Amino acid sequence: MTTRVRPSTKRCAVIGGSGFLGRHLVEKLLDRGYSVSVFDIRQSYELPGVAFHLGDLCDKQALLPAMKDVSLVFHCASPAPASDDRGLFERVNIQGTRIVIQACIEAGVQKLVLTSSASVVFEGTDIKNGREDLPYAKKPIDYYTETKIQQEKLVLEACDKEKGLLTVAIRPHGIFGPRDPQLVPILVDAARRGKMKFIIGDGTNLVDFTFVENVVHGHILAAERLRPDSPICGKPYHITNDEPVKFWDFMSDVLVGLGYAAPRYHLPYALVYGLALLLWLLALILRPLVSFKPTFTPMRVALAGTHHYYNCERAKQDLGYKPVVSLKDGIARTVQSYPHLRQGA
Ligand SMILES: NC(=O)C1=CN([C@@H]2O[C@H](COP(=O)(O)OP(=O)(O)OC[C@H]3O[C@@H](n4cnc5c(N)ncnc54)[C@H](O)[C@@H]3O)[C@@H](O)[C@H]2O)C=CC1
Ligand SMILES: CC(C)=CCC[C@@H](C)[C@H]1CC[C@H]2C3=C(CC[C@]12C)[C@@]1(C)CCC(=O)C[C@@H]1CC3
Repeated sequence: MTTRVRPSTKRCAVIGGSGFLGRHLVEKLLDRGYSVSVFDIRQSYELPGVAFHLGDLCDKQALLPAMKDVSLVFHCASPAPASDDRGLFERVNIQGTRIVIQACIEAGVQKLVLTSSASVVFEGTDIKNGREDLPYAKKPIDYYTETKIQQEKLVLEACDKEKGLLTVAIRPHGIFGPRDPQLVPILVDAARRGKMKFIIGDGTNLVDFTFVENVVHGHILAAERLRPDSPICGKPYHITNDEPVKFWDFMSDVLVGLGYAAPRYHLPYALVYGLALLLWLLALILRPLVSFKPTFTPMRVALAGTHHYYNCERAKQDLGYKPVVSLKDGIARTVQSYPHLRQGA
């Protein structure tokens, strides 16, 4: 008779664990007594108690050793939204996620928690207090969003109590915090090049920005509540700071905190969007001859000039979620963590 050894419930793997969110997740999991394997195409740090497995998640044979004796997998790997490479997004977010699911089933993993995105319902127009039952975007604003939609569908459809794999998707929005490679560095770069003088639109549009530790908290709650009899199986959950803020107030707080001037002059939304569209088309046409990446893309202009904030009541009810760090404290901790990006540094 063969006895199947049940993997320890405190052993988990984080795919994308070298990234911004992934590393914060790994640190919190260690704090909570989990032992952690990281799977990533790169190793960005070392930590006692963390086993790194380097490889591409599209390669099942490379993935399987990272899932050995693991009961819980977090999948938070994705190419960066700015890469704008359709082939790469399709390969990693869609085909790669299929492979992650197959590997989980083969390795006997019981729970898979996906980092999805609240943007899966965003089409570039206002979303106010959006709930999880909003339909997926029919016209996603970019390839990143298009493939995040397919990825989420794949993971949620893979939830199968009979086969023994339970899945759930966390949809964060506007993650920020120490070590974020995108939001603050892009913003500071724009400020240093004199491009942060303008407010797109009237500046009153509300947006969710979510401190990274709240996102981590949502992931861990979901993982720990994911059981065959729980209502969360196969569902998506918005995780935000639950404090929608004016997009341009948030930008100003970060910029002023780092010693830069806040944007002051208003530009009409339609004009900037039209210009961004023209630039994007120009970049596409000229791609064979010259390569240039405009700072303001149609996607960024849409994010900067519309309302997009989400309701996280479902996470509160089903997961017992409540943000653990307020927006004010999150901004202060973020600003402090970037001394090298301060004005004059
Ligand atoms: N940063 C944000 O504001 C938001 C992020 N998300 C999602 O959160 C997740 C984590 O995002 P971040 O930490 O911001 O990104 P990140 O770029 O810092 O981390 C992603 C990690 O995935 C790894 N990776 C990429 N392709 C891989 C592959 N083929 N095989 C193995 N590893 C691979 C990268 O090396 C990187 O370490 C992503 O799924 C993203 O879509 C969702 C909503 C908002
Ligand atoms: C809420 C949310 C999803 C935020 C995360 C995305 C951010 C990384 C970008 C979204 C809008 C971007 C943006 C700029 C910088 C990066 C973002 C904050 C600019 C301020 C860059 C300089 C400009 O010319 C205007 C851009 C507006 C939008």
